[in-house]
Amino acid sequence: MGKQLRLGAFLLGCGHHSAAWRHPDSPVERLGDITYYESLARTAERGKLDAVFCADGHSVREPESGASWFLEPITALTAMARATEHIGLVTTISTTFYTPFHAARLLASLDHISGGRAGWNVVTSMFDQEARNHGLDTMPDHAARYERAGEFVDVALALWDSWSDDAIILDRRGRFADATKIHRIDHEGKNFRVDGPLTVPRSPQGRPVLFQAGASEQGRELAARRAEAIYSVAYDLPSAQSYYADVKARIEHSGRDSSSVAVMPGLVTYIGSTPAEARAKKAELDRMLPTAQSIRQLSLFTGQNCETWDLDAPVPPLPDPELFDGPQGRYATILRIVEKDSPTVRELLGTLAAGGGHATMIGTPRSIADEMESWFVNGGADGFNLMPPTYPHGLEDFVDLVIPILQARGLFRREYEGATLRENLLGPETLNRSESQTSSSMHPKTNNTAYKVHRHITS
Ligand SMILES: Cc1cc2nc3c(=O)[nH]c(=O)nc-3n(CC(O)[C@H](O)[C@H](O)COP(=O)(O)O)c2cc1C
Repeated sequence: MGKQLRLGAFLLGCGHHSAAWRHPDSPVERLGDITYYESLARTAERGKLDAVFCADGHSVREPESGASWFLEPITALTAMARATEHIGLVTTISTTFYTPFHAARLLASLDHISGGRAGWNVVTSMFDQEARNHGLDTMPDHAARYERAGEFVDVALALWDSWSDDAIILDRRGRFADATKIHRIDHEGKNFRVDGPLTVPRSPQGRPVLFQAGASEQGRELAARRAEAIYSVAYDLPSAQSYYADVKARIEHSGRDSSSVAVMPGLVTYIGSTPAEARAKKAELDRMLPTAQSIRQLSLFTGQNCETWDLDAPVPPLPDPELFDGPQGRYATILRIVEKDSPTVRELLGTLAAGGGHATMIGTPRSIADEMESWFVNGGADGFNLMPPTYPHGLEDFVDLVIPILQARGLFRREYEGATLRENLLGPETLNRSESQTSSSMHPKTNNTAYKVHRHITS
């Protein structure tokens, strides 16, 4: 069996198209109902996906346009753990708003509860509105956020290693645990002071699987040093290839094996029995967008007055990026979408409203499997973070129609290979890390870090 795709489902409200909740069939009334998320996780598990993934944010934005957030993700994933048996459960935790002790404890608990299926999407958060819910006036600047994130992850890793694999004895004559196998970490750094050990004994994976999704220089460096899987953003294959090559080179440069880190770009799919049916699914959602608001946003993103544009005519020619002084990343994405797809204005708004610059594949199950395969074999992706425009239907279509084609081509598993998320995502030969392995393979530069990490034995 050759190399296989890694696939996760990015769970988000009624789907990734921002108008999905307005569709007459949408599950919008169930956003606070845990059985909704449990059934999505079961559908993803029926498709043998590696994981379900929950994003997270700490502020309410534009409540009239849809729910920003609803259930707290670790709480929801804990329920999903009880409703499933094999699938990984990846939560987002912000290194800006949590402390490493809290985060390590929550994740170790999720790993115990799920029998070794927990993952952590390490993010630094973005918005001042979020900062203002946590005692800050504004977000710390980008460099400070990433400096804290790097130290935060190192402390969490040390806390997970503070109990050896064989620390628990459970001898009813009077020895619950072997104190010589439970270590303080005595961390003193710029951002954190943590004695340890963790209050949660070592979990099935030892360390939950680390995911990272930062696109900046510092984000890529953190991913290169620590991530076991990376959520990336690319609209087309050339930009996916350029990100993939860059981040794999950085991983090698930091002394790790880049083939053991899965790069998973986001993927929005519209699936129909004919190309026309697939396009009609997108058009139906695009028509539900509140156009006045989306056009105002597009004017900001392009530096043009878009109010006079005909919604159903092709997007007019746009100026070169050098002549645009707004946010460059978003503008570059718009130029790529226009160049690749020649959309109408309404179609462009719809593409931006679903995933906003993530790969968008519209077609039959076969044509979508072909495109995915082409990204996979041409160095654009090791797998995908699926972002169905609608839940549950978009995920059901993918699982029922696209997965069997990928399986028939030998590109995707028919059964889970291992018991833990790490074994399934990174290969059954991947061991769940124990302390002795971490000192050489995961901490090549431990002694050079800027802060002190001592190990003491509690007695
Ligand atoms: C697929 C994906 C999911 C993300 N999920 C979150 C999230 O849930 N919460 C968050 O604050 N940031 C999220 N981000 C953003 C970041 O991981 C990162 O913090 C942000 O992009 C700023 O870092 P950068 O400047 O390195 O890009 C996500 C990004 C991607 C690509």
